[in-house]
Amino acid sequence: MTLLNDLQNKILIGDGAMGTLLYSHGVDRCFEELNLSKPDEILNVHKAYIAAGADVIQTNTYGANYIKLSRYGLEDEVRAINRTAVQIAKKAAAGNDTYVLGTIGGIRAFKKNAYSLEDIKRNFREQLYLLLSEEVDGLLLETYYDLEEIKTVLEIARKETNIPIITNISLHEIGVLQDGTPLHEGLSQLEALGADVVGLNCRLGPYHMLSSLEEIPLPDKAYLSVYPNSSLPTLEEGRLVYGSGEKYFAESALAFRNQGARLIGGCCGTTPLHIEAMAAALKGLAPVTEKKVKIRKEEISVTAAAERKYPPLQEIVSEKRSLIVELDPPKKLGIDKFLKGAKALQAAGIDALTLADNSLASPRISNVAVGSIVQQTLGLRSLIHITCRDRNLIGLQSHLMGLHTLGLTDVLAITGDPSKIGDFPGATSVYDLSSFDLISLIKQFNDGLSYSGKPLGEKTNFSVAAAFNPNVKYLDKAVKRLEKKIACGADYFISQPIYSEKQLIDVYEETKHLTVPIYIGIMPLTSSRNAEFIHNEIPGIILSDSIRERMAKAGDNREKAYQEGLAIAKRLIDAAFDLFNGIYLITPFLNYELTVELTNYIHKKQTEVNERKITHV
Ligand SMILES: Cc1cc2nc3c(=O)[nH]c(=O)nc-3n(C[C@H](O)[C@H](O)[C@H](O)COP(=O)(O)OP(=O)(O)OC[C@H]3O[C@@H](n4cnc5c(N)ncnc54)[C@H](O)[C@@H]3O)c2cc1C
Ligand code: MET
Ligand SMILES: [Zn+2]
Repeated sequence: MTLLNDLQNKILIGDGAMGTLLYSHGVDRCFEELNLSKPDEILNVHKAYIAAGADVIQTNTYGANYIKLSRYGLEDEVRAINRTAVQIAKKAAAGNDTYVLGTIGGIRAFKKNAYSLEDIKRNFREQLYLLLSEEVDGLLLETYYDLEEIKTVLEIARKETNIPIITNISLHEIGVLQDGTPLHEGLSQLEALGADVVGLNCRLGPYHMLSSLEEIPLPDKAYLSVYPNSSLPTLEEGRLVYGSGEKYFAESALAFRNQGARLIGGCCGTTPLHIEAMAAALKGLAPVTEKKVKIRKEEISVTAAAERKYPPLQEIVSEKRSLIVELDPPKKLGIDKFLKGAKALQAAGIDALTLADNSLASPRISNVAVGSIVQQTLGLRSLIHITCRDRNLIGLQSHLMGLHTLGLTDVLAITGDPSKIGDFPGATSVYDLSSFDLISLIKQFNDGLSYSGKPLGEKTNFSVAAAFNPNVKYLDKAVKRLEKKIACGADYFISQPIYSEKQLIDVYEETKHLTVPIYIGIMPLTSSRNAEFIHNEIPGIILSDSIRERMAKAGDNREKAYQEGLAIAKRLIDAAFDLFNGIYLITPFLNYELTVELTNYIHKKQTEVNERKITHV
């Protein structure tokens, strides 16, 4: 008999978890390495599943590939670990009519960009070759969150072998894959690429998997498989623990059978006891050949975006002079001085106040809190910076929903300074998303969809700025990043401060082909020490000798330094004026008098230009 012949008219029982079972025995290291150092322990797990009633077991090779083993310094052992794994599983299966599947686990979790398809293909081919050369009875590709990844590796495997291939994907939520593809579409695509068995494993327990299977028809050619976790996990004293509930698991197995599943096993948290209970419940039952598919209730339709309170800055700056000013939330509690500054800048006539997100990776009062106060109480538009450093994918999405709810529709999407440079160098820098990903995510919110493609119920109406750092060795490379950011959906750019007239011209020349506008950064210097700090310690920024000399001459005289800083900034504004409509002033250390004065200067200059135009007419 072969596995596929058996599946034609039988339900086959799979095995349960390997990893979490070993973990519950106290193993807290690379599970696959045990094939070499403790083969008997692995043999005993296989034997326990066979004794429990498993018709199909899987090799202990879930993470036995170059990418995953190299995390343990075991990349040179790929060959030995895979070959031994098959030998151990075959030894356990001998004389038992048990099929041995060679397992290859997915690499990408939700971070699509973490591994290129080329890396994944290379990694997969090596493991595939080893498992095939040991003559497994079938392949089990399991725990794939990324549809693109599993389709890619399935195509490789299908070309290489005729043995049965089982493809199990892991769901994002009921009936939906991570990229928003409905489950039935995902499974059909796998079937079309030649998978013999298609189904689900891991991440979710019986409840979610059953609800998902209820929505999918029986595949035309392939069979259905399901390997749920025993439950959702909880954390107990730092360890992930799954619920037991063998009886519940066995009842669920009956329901899976009614939904057409023919290969039923268990994933994380399951034990030989789960498999035993399930095998007993399914004993003597034939697979179903017909089913009624549950039609999913229509998702709540996505309503159009609410009216924006302010026109998007990219529209304003494309047409005329526009001025935005950064005034960072205070590092200490109390916002009196901050609010005074915001009011003064509003009175001076700016288009938006930009608020950094814990700039230089040091905690400040939340920019959402102060930005919301500014926008709601003063009626001044707040532009909220969002870094990828402080929030994971959950936090970022919640943050965006919160901003939308508060009517804060102007955002700047940035990677963020690394926490290493801030007040808490040991703090985690999350970076679940890159700035490119964050821009795309916000634009996806504007389409009414979350990261996974799940409808948000409403469309957001964010206008998305991206950062431009021209203070780099190769400006052309920085411009390439801008092009990529535009492709992701950036509406306009805001630049780091520029300190030389020549640089302004270079930047203009290198960026004039871009399809979105730029706000050019100008930050007044406050003292010679400030100038020396910026010149010597901020990577990429080079102040000219003459600027440093002018600031040095002012010495410790605060008033003189203030005036010099202003004069230098005005020179830069003069240089930027005809090249760029957008000017972004950065207020140093809450010294808003400086940016108020520069705002007045810009308005005066603009009025003169306008008057001159009128005279010419
Ligand atoms: C207008 C503006 C506002 C900012 N506000 C904040 C803030 O509120 N909070 C905060 O923490 N930080 C802030 N920053 C700093 C910013 O997050 C970091 O400087 C970041 O490294 C550069 O901007 P980004 O996030 O868009 O980087 P990205 O373009 O996403 O670049 C990320 C990383 O890629 C690398 N890189 C980028 N360009 C190049 C290049 N040309 N060549 C080689 N490598 C490159 C760098 O390592 C860089 O850090 C701001 C920067 C700007 C310009
Ligand atoms: N089947 C493998 C195991 O049980 C993979 C589980 S999903 C992380 O260890
Ligand atoms: Zn699992």
